Amino acid sequence: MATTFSSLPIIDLSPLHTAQLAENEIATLSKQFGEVFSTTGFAYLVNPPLSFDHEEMFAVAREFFALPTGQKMQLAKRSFRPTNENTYRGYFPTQPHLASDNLKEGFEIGSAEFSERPAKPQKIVLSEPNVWPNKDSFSAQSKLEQMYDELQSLAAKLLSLLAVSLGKPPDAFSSWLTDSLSTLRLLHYPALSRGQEYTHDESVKLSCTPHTDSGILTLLHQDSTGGLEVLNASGEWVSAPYVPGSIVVNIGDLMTKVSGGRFTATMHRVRAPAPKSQSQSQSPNDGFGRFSIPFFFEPGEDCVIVPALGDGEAVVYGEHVRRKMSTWVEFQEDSGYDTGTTEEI
Ligand SMILES: O=C(O)CCC(=O)C(=O)O
Ligand SMILES: [Fe+2]
Repeated sequence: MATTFSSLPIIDLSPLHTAQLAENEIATLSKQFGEVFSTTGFAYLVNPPLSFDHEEMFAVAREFFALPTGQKMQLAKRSFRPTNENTYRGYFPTQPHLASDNLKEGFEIGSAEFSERPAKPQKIVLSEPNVWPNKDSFSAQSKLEQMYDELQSLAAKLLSLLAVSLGKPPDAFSSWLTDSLSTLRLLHYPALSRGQEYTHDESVKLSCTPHTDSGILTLLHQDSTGGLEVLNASGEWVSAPYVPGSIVVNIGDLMTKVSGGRFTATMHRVRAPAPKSQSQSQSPNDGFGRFSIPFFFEPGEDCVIVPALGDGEAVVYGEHVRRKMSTWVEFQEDSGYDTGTTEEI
C-alpha cells in the first residue's frame, strides 16, 4: 500500500550515463529505488540516459495522431477492424459509447524482433509483428523503434537496481528480458468540448480511469498539459504535474508480487484535458488535448516469474497479462468506437 505522500520524489539518473556503475553508485541508487517503490510507488526520473528529448517524442506522437482517421484505422487491431490481421499491436480509436471516462486513442508497438506471426492460433497474439503507416505519410518509424530500444535498455538497468534492492544479485531477473513483451504506446486524450468538464454528479471528468499497471515498471513521458494523479494511502488523489525533462516511473502489479508486497503498484488516473481556452493559449496542444507516451516494461510471454521475497506463487507472465487485459477498455467488445471525429492538428 502506498504511504500518505503529497508529492512525488525525484531520482537523478546521471550515474547511468556511464557504461559501468561503481559499487557505491549501485548501492545508492538501489537504496533510493527501494525506498521510493515501497512508499509512493511513483517517482520522477531526471537526467535519463536517452538520446532523445521530450520535444522529439511528442513530435512523433503529433505526427502519428494527425494522420487521417482512415489511415489510422488501416492499422487498427482486429477487434476494431475485423479484416485486419493484428490483434494486439497497432492502433485503437476512442470508444465514446463504451467509456466516456476513458476517452483515448492509441498506437502501440512491441519489439521489432517479433518479425513473424507465431504459428499457434490465439485470439490475442502477444508477440505479433508491429504494423506501420506507409513511409510517405509517417517519417518516424525508425525513430520510434530506436526510442523503444533505448527505453528497454534503461528499464533493464533499473531492473538490476531493483534486484539489488531486494537483496539479489544485479542479474537475478535478467532471464525476464528474453522475448520481452514490452510495449511503447503513443496516447492521445482528446480535449473535452465546452460544457463537458464535469459529469452529471459534478465529480471530476476523467480520460483514463483509476488502475494499476500490470508489468514490471512503466516509464512515462507526459506533455505539459497535466492531469495525471496518483492515489495515496489516505485516499487522496495527488497531482503528478509535468516536470520538465523528467520521466515518470511507477511499479506494476508483477513487481508487487515479486517483492512479496514490498513494492507498491500505486493506483493512478488521468483527468480529461480542458476544452480549448478562450484566451490566447500558451500551450501548443490547446484544443487538441493531451499526449502521453508510456513504455510498459514487460517480461517474455513464457517467462516464469518466481517471487524473490515472501511465499507467493510463481506466475507465467503471458497468463498474468491476459487476465489483466479483460479490464482494459481497448480490449472490450464495442461496436461504437469513434472512427470519424479526430481533428487534424
Ligand atoms: O497518460 C498518462 O499519464 C498515464 C497513462 C497510463 O497510466 C497508462 O496508460 O497506463
Ligand atoms: Fe497506467
